[in-house]
Amino acid sequence: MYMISFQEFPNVDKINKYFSEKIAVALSNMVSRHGKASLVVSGGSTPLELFKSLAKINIQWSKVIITLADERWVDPIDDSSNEKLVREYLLKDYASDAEFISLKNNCANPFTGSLYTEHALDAIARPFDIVVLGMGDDGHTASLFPGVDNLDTALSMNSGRICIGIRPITARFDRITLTLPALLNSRNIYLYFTGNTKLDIYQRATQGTDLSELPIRAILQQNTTPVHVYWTS
Ligand SMILES: O=C1O[C@H](COP(=O)(O)O)[C@@H](O)[C@H](O)[C@H]1O
Repeated sequence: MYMISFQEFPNVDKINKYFSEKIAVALSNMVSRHGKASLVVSGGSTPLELFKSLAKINIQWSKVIITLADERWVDPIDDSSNEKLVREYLLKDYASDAEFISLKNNCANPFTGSLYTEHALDAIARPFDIVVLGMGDDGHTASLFPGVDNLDTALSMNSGRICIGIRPITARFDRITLTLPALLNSRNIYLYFTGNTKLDIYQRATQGTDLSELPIRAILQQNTTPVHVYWTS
């Protein structure tokens, strides 16, 4: 049986308030228990207001370490950079005290760059405390994109890889993404998306078995890590 819970909200403001408070409480609890906490976030447009709300909550952010589930292989000051969004929306206000680990480095491409990023990510204890994922209209999550030639490696539970380079067919930019085993090595995964188009994709993804068609299936159809889905139309 899969470990999915689905919660519908009246609007995005309600999700952002509820979700930011939930993340803050979970991080605070982990800091009280272990002296530190980790948060893995996604980029794209959906979580920006969530980031703003979260950054305004006063917890011990200096004990929190943040990274991304995926990144476009662009300069971190490029408007398409997920890191840029995190710096502009999340590492602000109280959350400016948090430590951030970048997925991007100076390598020419994410295929070699990912080997160095894996070392950078050693700074974060496992399991991650919280992973926040989004979902694209093509059924990708993080940068696990449909139809890419190395998707099998990205989804393999035995590859030994934490992150790898991806060249999407359905989107711009080479990417770096956390692999499936890295994402699942989390106490809780939250999947946040909005709108009826994505709801249809989500519903299709809870059935069927083709991971290459809808890679989000790999997150939904597993029984090791709880997945909490937050949605509003
Ligand atoms: O390209 C990406 O897309 C997904 C979904 O983004 P959204 O704009 O539709 O919310 C995102 O989760 C991922 O981190 C990002 O790199």
